[in-house]
Amino acid sequence: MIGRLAEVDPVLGELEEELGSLNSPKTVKPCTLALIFKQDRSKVLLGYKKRGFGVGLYNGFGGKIQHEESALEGAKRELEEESGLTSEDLVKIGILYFEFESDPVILTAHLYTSDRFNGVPVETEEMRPEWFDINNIPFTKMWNDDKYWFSFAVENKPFIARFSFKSDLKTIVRHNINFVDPQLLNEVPIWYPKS
Ligand SMILES: Nc1ncnc2c1[nH]c(=O)n2[C@H]1C[C@H](O)[C@@H](COP(=O)(O)OP(=O)(O)OP(=O)(O)O)O1
Repeated sequence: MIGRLAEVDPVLGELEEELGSLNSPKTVKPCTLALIFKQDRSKVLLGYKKRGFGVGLYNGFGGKIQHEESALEGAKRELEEESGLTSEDLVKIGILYFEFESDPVILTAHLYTSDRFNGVPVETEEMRPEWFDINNIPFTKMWNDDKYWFSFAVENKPFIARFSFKSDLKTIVRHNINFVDPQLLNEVPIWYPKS
């Protein structure tokens, strides 16, 4: 639903306008990100990225949402492809917008968490899964935005955030985090029609 982000915060409203405006070069690349916890939430499963964008960093499991998929369907598929785990209990907890200097593509990560899953984590061509104690998250080996929002995902506090990176993919020049009603997370569109 276009216009909803502007109601949350003008900084998010600007982004929504840019994504919907015919005159703006900005486009969205919708992705998913899933964090899997042990049932007592004492540990989280992260994957060491072995290739591609974000190589060498620990991350949740996810990737591009395909055109025919919902965000939830994409999150389930990517989780299984990258970790070998399945989960029927993914809960949407956030939306993260990532902008990179001189890049018109805005990555949107639809963030899910679950502490119920099936299977045993397996190493894939792309990711090497590893459990981390919740009090010992390897933030220095993760994307620099993660330390700003990770605890909200752990504590189940729904949020929408926007991060602007320099082209070095490390320096965050601007960031903005808003706690939201969980229902809003499902109302924000995955694709923004140019109008
Ligand atoms: N925390 C954080 N900050 C900034 N950018 C990201 C993150 N986590 C992320 O996953 N990302 C970015 C990096 C990627 O563009 C996407 C997801 O990456 P990847 O798993 O390689 O997926 P894609 O290559 O885009 O798609 P698939 O090929 O896996 O479908 O989000």
